[in-house]
Amino acid sequence: MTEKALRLGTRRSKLAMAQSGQVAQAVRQVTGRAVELVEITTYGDVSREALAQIGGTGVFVTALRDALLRGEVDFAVHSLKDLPTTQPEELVLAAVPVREDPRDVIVARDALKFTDLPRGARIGTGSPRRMAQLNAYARTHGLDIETVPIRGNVDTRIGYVHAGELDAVVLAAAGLNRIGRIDEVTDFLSVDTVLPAPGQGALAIECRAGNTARDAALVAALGELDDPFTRAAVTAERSLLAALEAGCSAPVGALADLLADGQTVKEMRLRGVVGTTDGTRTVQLSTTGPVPQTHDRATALGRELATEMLAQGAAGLMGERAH
Ligand SMILES: NCc1[nH]cc(CCC(=O)O)c1CC(=O)O
Repeated sequence: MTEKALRLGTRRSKLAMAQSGQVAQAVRQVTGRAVELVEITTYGDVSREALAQIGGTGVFVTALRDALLRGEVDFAVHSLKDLPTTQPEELVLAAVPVREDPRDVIVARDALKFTDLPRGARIGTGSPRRMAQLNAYARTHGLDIETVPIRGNVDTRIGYVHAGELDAVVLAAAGLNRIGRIDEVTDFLSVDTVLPAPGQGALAIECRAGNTARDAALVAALGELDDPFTRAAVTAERSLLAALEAGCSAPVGALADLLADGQTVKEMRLRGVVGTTDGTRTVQLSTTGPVPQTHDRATALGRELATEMLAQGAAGLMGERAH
């Protein structure tokens, strides 16, 4: 008997289709099986206004997860940074593939770099995390910029710059890479200036936990695409976010990376930041330890840093909690 094609549930957006398409190709390679994309349309895809009302990007994740639980699709691909830190027990992150460039970037008019933006420049971002860190940098380095809240997909956001409405917009390098628009970046922001969102640049491949033999076989097969270092890093970053009791729209940046001595990986460093969106107050800390070899160790690393950040007043800088 020939096996049926694996069904990959995906949103219809350009970014979702691009990353699902790339993962589908990798899954065909490791499993030797056919993979078909099944488009899941949500209310949030149809109406932009509806999106804010029905609770932000979490609705997309929920729609894909519902399709998984109903057995309509076999697996789904999410941007890890959009995934809530709570994991439904019927589902499992079967793989976290190698992370792409985690940095934020700007797309500015006239090929401008961030630090060359003129006085009064208007820089668009809907992210409290990006606002907080850009404004903090501007304050301490004598830059005079105004962060302007914007919404919309990548095309819409870059459109504000081409239309002359904004001097620059901030986006994630990984998203632009995946949709083939990385050439439009005018400046890659150092992570010393702007720490990315927890999980930024990484994907999560989610499927049903192995309650049936078929599901268990799929969990194992998708596991081939897992990168243990990326998984340890994003587990620590997301644990930090969870321990701060912050959601994906909170002004929290986090990045775990490996410190190497030549070719030998020595330790993992985890950096975290929380700040008010006006950039007046930030708590930024870092910790370094052995590369966590288990999920529990990676989780502990994030929790420990969060405890230190909370002791320095991080909770007071986060404003309203996102749930
Ligand atoms: N919040 C939207 C979002 N979710 C995932 C990405 C792409 C980057 C990634 O996968 O980490 C983006 C776009 C952006 O922030 O520019």
